[in-house]
Amino acid sequence: RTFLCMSIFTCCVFSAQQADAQAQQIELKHGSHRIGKRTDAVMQKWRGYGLGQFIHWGLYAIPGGEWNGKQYNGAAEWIRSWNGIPKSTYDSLIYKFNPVNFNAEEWAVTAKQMGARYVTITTKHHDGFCLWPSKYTRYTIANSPWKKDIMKPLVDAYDKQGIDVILYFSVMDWNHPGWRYDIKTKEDSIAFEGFKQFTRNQLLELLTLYPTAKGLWFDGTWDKSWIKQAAFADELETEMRKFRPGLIIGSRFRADENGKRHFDSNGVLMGDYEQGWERKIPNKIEDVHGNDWDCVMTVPENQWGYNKAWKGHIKTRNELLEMTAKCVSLGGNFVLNFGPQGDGAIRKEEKQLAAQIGDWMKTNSEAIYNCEYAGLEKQDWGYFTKKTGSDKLYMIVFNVPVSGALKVKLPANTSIGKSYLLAQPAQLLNAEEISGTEYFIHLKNTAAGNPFVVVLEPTAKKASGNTYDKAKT
Ligand SMILES: C[C@@H]1O/C(=N\OC(=O)Nc2ccccc2)[C@@H](O)[C@H](O)[C@@H]1O
Repeated sequence: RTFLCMSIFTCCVFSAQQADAQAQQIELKHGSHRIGKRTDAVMQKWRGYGLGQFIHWGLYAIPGGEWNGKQYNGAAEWIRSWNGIPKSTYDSLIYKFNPVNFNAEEWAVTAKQMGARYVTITTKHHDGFCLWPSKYTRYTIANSPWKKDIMKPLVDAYDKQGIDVILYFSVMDWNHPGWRYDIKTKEDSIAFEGFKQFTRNQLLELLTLYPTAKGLWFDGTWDKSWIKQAAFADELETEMRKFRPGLIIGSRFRADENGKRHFDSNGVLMGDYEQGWERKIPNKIEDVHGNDWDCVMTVPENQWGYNKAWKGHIKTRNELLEMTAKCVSLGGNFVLNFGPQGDGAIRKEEKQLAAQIGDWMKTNSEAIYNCEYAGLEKQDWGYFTKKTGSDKLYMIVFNVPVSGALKVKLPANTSIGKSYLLAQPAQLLNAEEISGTEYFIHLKNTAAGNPFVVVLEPTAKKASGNTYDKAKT
């Protein structure tokens, strides 16, 4: 009887909570479209990219974080906002943009060698300078000494390397007379209406000119002026998706009618994936709420555009590999930023990193590409990934224990069929069962100088039936 009362009580509590949660769901006209995790081919491919490249390039690469010998201590691509350089002086950098060492092929080959499978490229950053010959403003590459479209050769070069292109677009546009941080007056409202049409025109122009682009990466959408455009942005997102079926748009594009961004007022993800992981990585699977996501990361602490003085901590290859492994182990992708110089060349430190990462990926990319969260308890030695559509498990090892034994905890009905180093598949490793669900994978060589991958091929485990190991507490 007690059990029955308890279960009735539990059901009442549960349904009350459920009802309460339902009750808290508010009616939204411009919230998430709640399509859930996309299962179409374009998004499934995106989900499995693993590693990407970000490119921040534009007029800001000319000063490179410095003006008249003085260093700007913010992010180099924000130098126009610094009072150390007059706005008009910055804006006239358009007449100096002549990247004689720009070589789209070289950029794409560098990304290919790194093992990047997608690239996000700035078409227009906050300063409003367009790397394509937009017909909706004069502030474009067409009116620079370079004259020629930059985006077309880049899209073609990356497509040729089999690297999918995502177009970065900053809604905030410091150059456009209609841009406003907030809408306070009638004049603001009239000016911003013109700005909204300009934005729509440029986005449809980009989708028309570069039809192979798989997505749009929106930025500069945090100010009140844009947050107040829930209806317009919602309609524009729908229009772009209709214009380019399969287009990938993240959670940073629009706010709901209550001004909620990334997640609407009911806590539901906006767009196709979470775009909030900028220079930060989730720590546990609960942090990603079952959504698709990627992390975009700078090599220095916070420089996206080229900065002459790479100050502070510059991330090493092993740090970046560990970030990549951690992202994939939690079901996301890792996107590493490159900030090419004003002359169009990629700086040597970035070229070196791309080659070092690529060198590791050559042997180990099987543990990164088309892999997902393995659902296993995190261990100190590193990160688990699981091949999508298969039971194959990968252990990406960064910290070899002094015992040389890598602990693995599996579900009760699973044991280890075989385990081996990805780099030496013929050499089987000894998997010792230390309890019903725990194993030690014994490494033969514990003097690893580089991160490495152990492959686990799990098999079903017949239930042993005995309970000797169940502690009587
Ligand atoms: C990828 C980066 O994206 C940005 N900003 O991202 C943000 O998320 N900014 C932000 C975050 C929280 C509050 C306000 C702005 C840009 O400002 C930056 O230059 C770079 O392009």
